[in-house]
Amino acid sequence: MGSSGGGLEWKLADHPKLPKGKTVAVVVLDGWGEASPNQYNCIHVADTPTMDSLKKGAPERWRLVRAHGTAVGLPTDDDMGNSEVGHNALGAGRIYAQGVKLVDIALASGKIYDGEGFKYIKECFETGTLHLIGLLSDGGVHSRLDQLQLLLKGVSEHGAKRIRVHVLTDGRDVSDGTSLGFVQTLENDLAKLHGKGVDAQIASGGGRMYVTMDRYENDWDVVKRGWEAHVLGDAPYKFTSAVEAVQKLREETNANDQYLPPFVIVNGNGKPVGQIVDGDAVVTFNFRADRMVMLAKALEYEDFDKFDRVRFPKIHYAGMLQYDGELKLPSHYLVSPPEIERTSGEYLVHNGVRTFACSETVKFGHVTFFWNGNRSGYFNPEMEEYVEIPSDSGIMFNVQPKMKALEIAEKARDAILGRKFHQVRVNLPNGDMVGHTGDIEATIVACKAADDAVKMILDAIEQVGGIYLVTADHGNAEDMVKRNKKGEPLLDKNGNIQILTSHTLQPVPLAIGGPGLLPEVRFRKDVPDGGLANVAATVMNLHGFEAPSNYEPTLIEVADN
Ligand SMILES: O=C(O)[C@@H](CO)OP(=O)(O)O
Ligand SMILES: [Mn+2]
Ligand SMILES: [Mn+2]
Repeated sequence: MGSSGGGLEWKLADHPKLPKGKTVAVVVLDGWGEASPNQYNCIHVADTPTMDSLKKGAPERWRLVRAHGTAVGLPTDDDMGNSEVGHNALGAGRIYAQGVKLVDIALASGKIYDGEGFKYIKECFETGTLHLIGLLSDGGVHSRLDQLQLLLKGVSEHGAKRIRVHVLTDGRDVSDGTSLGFVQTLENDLAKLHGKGVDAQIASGGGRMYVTMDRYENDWDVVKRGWEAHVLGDAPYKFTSAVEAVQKLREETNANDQYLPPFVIVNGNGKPVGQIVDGDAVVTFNFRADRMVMLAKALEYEDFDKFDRVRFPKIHYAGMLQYDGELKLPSHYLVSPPEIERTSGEYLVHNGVRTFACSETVKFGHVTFFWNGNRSGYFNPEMEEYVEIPSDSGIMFNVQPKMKALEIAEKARDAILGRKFHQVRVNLPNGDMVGHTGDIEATIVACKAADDAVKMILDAIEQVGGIYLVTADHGNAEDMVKRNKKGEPLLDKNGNIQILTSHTLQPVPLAIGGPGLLPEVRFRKDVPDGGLANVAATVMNLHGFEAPSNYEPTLIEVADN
């Protein structure tokens, strides 16, 4: 099984009607959902002629697909979509119970405490401190507060006597300003543990976009700031309580939850209350991989040159999950990740489909690592080329809302016109990354930039007689305001709208076309609930293959007329 399997078991059946050898562009607009047109729908407000024409021009070749909740393996249909589960579904063609759900199950059954990972960290409980590091919110994208609460209860019942929590404030998957409440809740919980004889406190923290949770090596300084605060107990801001830290830093530095500077909690003598030292145990409690991999490397790798760690404590470290299936990182983990295997990318390279994938750094792993089932690297470097355009770093994306959309499109165009690849796959980040800033004006600019990029790619497909498939991984830019149950915008106490920085529950568009697509090809009518997991089989068809029988069904048919 896995990548080692060769020969017949990877051979896909020929599609009875669709030809092979066409160039297929697979375009994923990040954070681009479909919602009713109004002033908070930045996609609607923006000038997006290309995406509009896909919708208007070909009713049998444009549809919506589900991109949230159970359609992508999340616990409930109240869970918004996200890039990890969205790209996993797009690439794997099947719906896997995702990390968040597996952690829910392991905590509910108590099995989490029977596993190898927990036994490993437990070895430190007698003499060391247990450190928990992760995103503090109930967003459910990277972590969930109720899981942290259950874990705290569980570890203390299983013998942890000294616990330190290092919190990354959110404001991205949840509203800005909510971090204070999450920190208060956590402090109350920790105080209750005190009553049970467990010495438990928050020890350090910072905003998720500025401290610790960088991804795809965009900016190691982010992780360095986290290392200094969590491990070394060193940060520019010191407070005696985390509630005070969040309150004061928001007021005094004007930073929002996502970008709070790093802080350390100190005792009355100014000494940090929770440095990480030899003999301690560390758990990173995020279930989602991308924004924990860099910290995991810093915590686990003996040889490490990304920044000066100053000290490299001998600890027992476990991830909530194993974050990278290829690197086997971290080597210890509390819950086994979903076993996403035999993804469409792996099948296609075994069947002679040459693949090019590209995005800019902040989304690069989405069309490679997530697409391939949380596996880094190539399946076959001779058949694949992955190109990363360096993202801007050290700025908020509303400052440069066009991001690298044009550069990504140019790379895709060149790959298409070069005719070396059968599949050219990109992620266009704008709608999502700028949508997360909550800046409506900038998000409108972002949506136009993404639309321009789609146009460039579609023009190239036109030139080579190819096929395109355009879709998105989840919603974001199509709704920038929080709403009540009736769908009306919510106002704050000053009468201003409450900005929605997070993803949404909206479906996403799926469009196919191009001169290489037989005129008889259209969307089937019998898969009305189709979701992102149906896209892989669809793409395999566009390459002239039948999908494996265990894949979610294709969304297209060839009409006989
Ligand atoms: O930025 C991120 O980490 C998430 C939101 O938490 O967004 P996406 O799933 O689109 O990557
Ligand atoms: Mn996304
Ligand atoms: Mn996002």
